[in-house]
Amino acid sequence: MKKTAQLARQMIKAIGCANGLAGRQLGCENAVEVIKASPYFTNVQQRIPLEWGKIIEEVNTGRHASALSGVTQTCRQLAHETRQVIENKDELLVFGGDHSCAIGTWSGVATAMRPHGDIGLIWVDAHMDAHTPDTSDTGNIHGMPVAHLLGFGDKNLVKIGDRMPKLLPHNLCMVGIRDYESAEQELLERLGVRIFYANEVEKRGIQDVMQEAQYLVTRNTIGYGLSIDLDGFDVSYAPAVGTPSADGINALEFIKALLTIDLTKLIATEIVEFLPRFDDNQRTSEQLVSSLVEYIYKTKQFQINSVNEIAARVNKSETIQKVSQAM
Ligand SMILES: NC(=[NH2+])NCCC[C@H](N)C(=O)O
Repeated sequence: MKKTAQLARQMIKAIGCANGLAGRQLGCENAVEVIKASPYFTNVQQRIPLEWGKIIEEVNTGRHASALSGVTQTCRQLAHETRQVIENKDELLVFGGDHSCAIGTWSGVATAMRPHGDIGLIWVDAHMDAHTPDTSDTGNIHGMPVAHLLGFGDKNLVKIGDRMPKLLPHNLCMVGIRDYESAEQELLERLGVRIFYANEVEKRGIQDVMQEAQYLVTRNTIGYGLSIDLDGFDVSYAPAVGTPSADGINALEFIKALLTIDLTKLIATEIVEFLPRFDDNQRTSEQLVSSLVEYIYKTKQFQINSVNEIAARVNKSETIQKVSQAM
């Protein structure tokens, strides 16, 4: 049987990364404390086995290009944590922070999984986040994590965790993309990364797209991760972001789509770019973050229970067969 990452992961460990200096606007550094105190999230916590682990505070060496050294130190700490959670065989859930934290999250996960195989990643976002320091106009490192995970860009960021690229291009899918610059598009297209642009999502529906993405990221891997940038969704579902982009994914359709994909091979989830001070009076974005966690992990648990139950029945009938053959 093909090996999968469906190890008996029981506890969901939530790791926080309170970083925001690599974003266009400050404020994502407050997301973790807001989620932790959120009544919506507290409700969710009563329905799934979730425990908070470490909250990493970012190292401040300045903004834009001067943030590089700080981001490197922050991501190193985060990678250390995520690696440990995976090696302890817990479920991993990371709350950012701006999206530069993805370098830490997935470097740790890839390093922990390396002895078993490569990891896949579904990147849900309005942006490609695939600049290197050389191609970025803004110098904001939240626009660069994908390039670094693929092994391009700043040497120190690229070698967090082990020395290998953390992701291979054919194991990465990007979903909902609609706001990008040509240098990052050229890099990803040249490498053959599968990009489901927003117009393809619009045409086919998010369910169809997520099903294909899940197939692609599990085809050659031990399991996959989900990196969810809130700005991938339409602003009516996620107003609290620093780099909004019109015509995003319908969040309700996305949650419904999640119920139809195989989550048993999901190794870790990351939710980023929540900028609490931009939320509306209904706290729409805070509610979305809570719902995403609830549906992902309830569905995953349900799917694993079903698989286990079927396996137990097969075992039982094989035993019965053996006994009756022996008689
Ligand atoms: N994680 C994000 N919100 N990224 C937005 C990046 C925007 C733009 N492409 C830049 O590099 O500055």
